[in-house]
Amino acid sequence: MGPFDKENKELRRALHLLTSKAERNQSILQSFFEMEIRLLGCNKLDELLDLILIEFREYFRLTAVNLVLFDPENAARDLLEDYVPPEPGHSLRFVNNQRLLKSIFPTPELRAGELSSPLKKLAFPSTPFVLSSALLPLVRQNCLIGSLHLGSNDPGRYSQHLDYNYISHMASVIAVCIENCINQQNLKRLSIIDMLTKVHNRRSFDQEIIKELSRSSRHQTPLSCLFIDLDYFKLVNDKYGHQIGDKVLSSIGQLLKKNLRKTDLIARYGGEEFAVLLPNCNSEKAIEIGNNLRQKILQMIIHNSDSKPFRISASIGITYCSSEQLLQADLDQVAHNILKAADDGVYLAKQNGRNRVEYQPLPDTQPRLTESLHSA
Ligand SMILES: Nc1nc2c(ncn2[C@@H]2O[C@H](COP(=O)(O)OP(=O)(O)OP(=O)(O)O)[C@@H](O)[C@H]2O)c(=O)[nH]1
Repeated sequence: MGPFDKENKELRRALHLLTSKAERNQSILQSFFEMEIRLLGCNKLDELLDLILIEFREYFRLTAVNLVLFDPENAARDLLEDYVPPEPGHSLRFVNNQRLLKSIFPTPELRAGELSSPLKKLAFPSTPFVLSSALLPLVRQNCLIGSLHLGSNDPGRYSQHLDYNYISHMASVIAVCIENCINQQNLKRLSIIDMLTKVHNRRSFDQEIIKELSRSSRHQTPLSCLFIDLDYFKLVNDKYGHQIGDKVLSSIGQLLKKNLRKTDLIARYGGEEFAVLLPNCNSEKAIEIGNNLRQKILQMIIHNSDSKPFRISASIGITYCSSEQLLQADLDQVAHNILKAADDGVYLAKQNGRNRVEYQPLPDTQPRLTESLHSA
């Protein structure tokens, strides 16, 4: 074997190594690129979080993925009411101030490598098997909006001596995506949700009732409607002040959400009046639900500004629309009749002494129920 043969053999080996490395880099780059497209394709915060907290783990072969979000006004938490993260309270945490973020990032720069024990507790509070990690600051407009922690049980996976341009780039994309999802969803939410009570506003209810009626008509299912009007609410404002009045309204919103199904539509229909649509619910069940809510409201203890407890009651009007009544009916007219009948029910309940439930049939459709349905 001549000297050229030997040199060529070495060159070929070096070339093979370089080609393999280039191919590996290309494949890593491709996987980042594909993930970036998926991140940018997320329209909703819960989808985005599932992608980051669940899919990242498998896709990038990680031991743990933790995310901390700076959420001083509960904007993200409000949007994620029903979201359950993979490890509640650990994989996803919300902070109201910058303390935790500043402890992790004295300067807002990526930190890679082995973690000190205190830093590990901050970044991965529930995963002891992380031996190396990349901690990514999520920055928007010079503000730390969060922190993403990628952890591996391989001590050599992340090192402070390696270059992490791609991961840093992905962190920027994630920060933009999180901010976009929150802003877009919040904008939509602002237009349909009453901010004091966190239930739908009247405009949204008026739109949704038509959709719900058309759904019930298609599926041939009945539908009930409740109007809930707080009793002597003016007195609450006069006696305890407007702020306590607001607190009562907000607590009623929470109470309704807690005690009704996810599929029920709850709205603040007027100042101290709430409307509830109960899809696929007959009149007997609606009356039972109405009485249950009336009792729950009566049992609710509210504290005034001197921490003195007081209670409030509600008058509830109920109406019901059978699937037959929906057949070939003008839905706008049915909606109008439903709202009117439920409102008449409230009027009757007020007339009959308040803290009552009264049923009112839809006009010209059902025999009027004269019996009072109040139960103390
Ligand atoms: N704190 C607070 N009060 C409100 C809000 N919207 C309406 N109100 C008050 O709700 C009260 C409603 O009073 P009324 O319509 O007289 O009814 P009521 O005192 O509940 O009496 P009845 O319905 O007859 O039992 C008024 O004092 C309004 O100012 C609100 O957003 N916050």
